[in-house]
Amino acid sequence: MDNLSMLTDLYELSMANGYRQTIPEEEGVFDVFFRKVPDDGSFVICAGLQQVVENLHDFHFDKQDIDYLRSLGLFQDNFLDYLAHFHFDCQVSAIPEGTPVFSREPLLTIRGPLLQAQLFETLILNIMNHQSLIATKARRITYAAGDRPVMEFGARRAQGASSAVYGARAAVIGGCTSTSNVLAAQKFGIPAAGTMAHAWIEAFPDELSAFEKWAEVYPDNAALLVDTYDVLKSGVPNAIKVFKELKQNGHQPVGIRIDSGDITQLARGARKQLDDAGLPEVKITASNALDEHVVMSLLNEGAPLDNFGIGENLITSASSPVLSGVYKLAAVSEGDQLIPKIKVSASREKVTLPGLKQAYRLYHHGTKQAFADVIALKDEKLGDQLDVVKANPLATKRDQFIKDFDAVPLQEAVLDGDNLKADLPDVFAIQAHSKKMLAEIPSATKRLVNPDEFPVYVTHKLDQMQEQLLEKQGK
Ligand SMILES: Nc1ncnc2c1ncn2[C@@H]1O[C@H](COP(=O)(O)OP(=O)(O)OP(=O)(O)O)[C@@H](O)[C@H]1O
Ligand SMILES: O=P(O)(O)OC[C@H]1O[C@H](OP(=O)(O)OP(=O)(O)O)[C@H](O)[C@@H]1O
Ligand SMILES: O=C(O)c1cccnc1
Repeated sequence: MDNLSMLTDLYELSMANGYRQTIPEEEGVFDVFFRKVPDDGSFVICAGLQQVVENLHDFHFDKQDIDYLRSLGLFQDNFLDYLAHFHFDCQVSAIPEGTPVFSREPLLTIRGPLLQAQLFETLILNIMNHQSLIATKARRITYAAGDRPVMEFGARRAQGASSAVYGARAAVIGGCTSTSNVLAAQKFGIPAAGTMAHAWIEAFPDELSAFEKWAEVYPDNAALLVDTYDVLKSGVPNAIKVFKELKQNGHQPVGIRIDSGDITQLARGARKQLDDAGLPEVKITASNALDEHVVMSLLNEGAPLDNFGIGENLITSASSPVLSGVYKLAAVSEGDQLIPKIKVSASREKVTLPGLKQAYRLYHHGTKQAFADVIALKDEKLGDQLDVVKANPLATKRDQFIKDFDAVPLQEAVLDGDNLKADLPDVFAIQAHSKKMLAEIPSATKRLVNPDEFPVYVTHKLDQMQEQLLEKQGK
């Protein structure tokens, strides 16, 4: 990735320069969290941590950056000098990528010199909001697809190159098995996959010779696009001729792809022809503006599909294209002490959670069945029994008493200055972690339509701290 240190909103630099002139020694704690889940889902799959870490680790300003910033005429020399000799001095802890996470939970917490931590807001949110959005969409789509592989096909429709590449990474975190995007495949060790476009078929005098030529070049990778002219009258019959020939020559035909029309009816007809021709092993791939709802609908109709290729609706999260994760100040230092802070808001929902915190997943004692999360102050001991309050201030019956649970902390230390404190697993290890964590939350939470809410609580201590700070502000 290019050096993205300049990818920031001007006000971050303005504030950082201001801190340098006024409270240069102050430390701050910021949390990343979101309030609303895309597509009315009940959770987000968090993603992007690796790129956050890489960028923070390599945070620096080149001479041309400093010259440009100087040219704005806004910043004092001592601040520009600070940036020119920037040394990352913060501590970062975060919830591992792939974890299903819920509204208000601190996905990432950064603690360090206020003027540094402030500077990272835009970049951290840019990375985490994008990748978490696409991983969340991919989870919905792969959930609908069940155990059928989903290939990510979106590079041509992604909003720019970086969204295509990092979107493909996020798609795998959310459960996709491969990508057609060669750069993403190379960069992240994702299997590169693909078939052919209609152009190949049109380039030859007829469909049969197009298929034959493909099979000559790729005898062991013949996945044929059968909908250029007529799926059932020409595409599939021609594919069958070529597959039979391939088999006679000792090769294994791969499959067909249907990219238009009523996919269920066409797949049924194609499956029958393939089976009747003694080719039950030939797989059927569907594509064409698919999303989780179309996939679900096709499978509910009993469409005999083996896998899916999905582009635009996945790579842009078209039905819900924004994850509004935020980066909020939770505490500042005063000498050796951390002073908790809140953002007061007219909307009770938007009042932030103060202090240095940890989120825990609560499991029924001795099981792997998670039933709630609780956000606590970091130095709080949870004990065997918990008096908690719903994190959503608008919830009715907010108080709850919880016992017989095992609590597992969600955030782990990731960076301490130059030191990397956690493993940064590859995308498929992240995908495996995600599947494991998904298996632990209730199925009603995972359905696509009107999912059950997974309860998120805050401890009484944290709730009281928030109340006291609100009172202090006269609220
Ligand atoms: N059986 C089905 N049930 C629900 N949706 C389907 C079914 N078959 C296809 N679809 C979806 O319906 C939409 C049809 O889109 P559209 O009308 O643009 O396709 P098309 O005209 O068949 O294809 P093209 O324009 O690419 O030739 C696509 O999103 C497709 O995935
Ligand atoms: O529909 P998506 O989920 O984005 O999947 C990728 C699409 O990209 C290709 O289409 P192409 O670019 O040739 O355009 P088309 O929509 O006209 O087929 C392919 O044939 C799929 O239809
Ligand atoms: O390989 C494919 O079939 C493919 C790749 C990108 C977009 N549509 C299809």
